[in-house]
Amino acid sequence: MGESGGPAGIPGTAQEAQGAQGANFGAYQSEIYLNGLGGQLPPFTTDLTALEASARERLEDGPFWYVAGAAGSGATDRANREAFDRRRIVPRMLRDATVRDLRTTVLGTEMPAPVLLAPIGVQSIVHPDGELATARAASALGVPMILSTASSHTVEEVARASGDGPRWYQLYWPNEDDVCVSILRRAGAAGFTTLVVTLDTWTLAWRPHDLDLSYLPFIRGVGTAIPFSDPAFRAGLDKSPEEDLISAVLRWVPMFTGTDRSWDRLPFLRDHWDGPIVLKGVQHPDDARRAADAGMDGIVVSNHGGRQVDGAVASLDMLPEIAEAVGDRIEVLFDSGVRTGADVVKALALGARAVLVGRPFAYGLAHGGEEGVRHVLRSLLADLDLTLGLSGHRTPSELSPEALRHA
Ligand SMILES: Cc1cc2nc3c(=O)[nH]c(=O)nc-3n(C[C@H](O)[C@H](O)[C@H](O)COP(=O)(O)O)c2cc1C
Ligand SMILES: O=C(O)C(=O)c1ccccc1
Repeated sequence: MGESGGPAGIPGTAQEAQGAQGANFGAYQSEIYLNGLGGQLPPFTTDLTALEASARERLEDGPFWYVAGAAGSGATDRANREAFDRRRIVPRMLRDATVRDLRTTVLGTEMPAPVLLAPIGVQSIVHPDGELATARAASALGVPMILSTASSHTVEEVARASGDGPRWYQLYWPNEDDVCVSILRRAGAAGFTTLVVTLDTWTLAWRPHDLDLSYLPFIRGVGTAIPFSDPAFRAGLDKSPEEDLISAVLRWVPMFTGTDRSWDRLPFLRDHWDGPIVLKGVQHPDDARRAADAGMDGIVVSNHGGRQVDGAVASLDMLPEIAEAVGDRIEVLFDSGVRTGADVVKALALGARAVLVGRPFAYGLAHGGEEGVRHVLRSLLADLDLTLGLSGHRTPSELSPEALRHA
């Protein structure tokens, strides 16, 4: 694994020593300075909190609001950020954190840092290469990408683009069992190992930006993907999605907005998936306990980036209670609002084993396809590496709530 696409290590620095261990993310900072001396600037900003504003200038209204938008008034989207801002890191000195090791293993997947790419549907909306570009960028760094059911490219194409990188698959759980089984079988056959089942989006929420533009993401580029390319799904259509897209959409939407899902149905997924299963969208400690009781392997503490229940609690505010509730019975991942290295440090300190990052990489994709995603990932990992070290920690496992204070 390690620093594909990056410098071999800047001579004479701690990063060079670290290169031997395979992390070496801080070297991206040195690379940027050195390239700058040669007149070459980074492809776009290294400030990931500024990407939304620059994406606004690059994308049409529909695509921009599809990514940037949130449910209702945007209260929960804002709350996610405010929850990070309310917590501050307390740096510790003279603890020899000059050489860091960010590597971790989550459910058997080795990763160079505790960061994954969140599942984002229909990525061709922001760049024609869509999920293929994201898969290539993630694979170059060894960072797991979680492929959405609503991908604009087929699971087989994305698998090929991932090369030898890790493969995680996100399921929107269709309420027709034969379609569900067919999708799972196909993802498994394509080499996906870990299943992430999203629970919080069994229907799309009230999203005024998309509504005002009549922008329904499903019909903007899922034509060739699962489920539209799935034999069991197509078997239920009179005409193929290529001939009659609207009818295909009208079959798909109610299929994943059905009501036939409950905790009792989790064994069905277990029966049809040969690997770890993670439930995404957990916000209450009781649901987290239930996931553990049901024999699930992990959860993602997430409110879908504030895109589902407007007025819902900030995801970060629920993390400590949930981590406490499940202890080490299951792996606890986190998302919603992660933008910087400091945010990752805060989420890890509050009990997450790793975080998922969503919109920032979608903006990277919009800015520059594969290279754009790679730049966003390298920036985030370098920032994380430096922030972890400068606050006095050598590894993510050294973090605990004691590293933080309330603002
Ligand atoms: C444009 C967009 C599309 C998304 N599509 C999916 C999806 O297909 N499946 C899923 O589980 N989550 C989806 N999500 C939610 C993300 O996986 C993740 O929970 C969220 O983006 C995290 O918040 P952040 O964007 O603030 O990092 C989507 C999010 C965005 C912004
Ligand atoms: O927009 C979303 O948040 C999302 O989850 C989704 C679901 C289906 C298609 C595209 C995106």
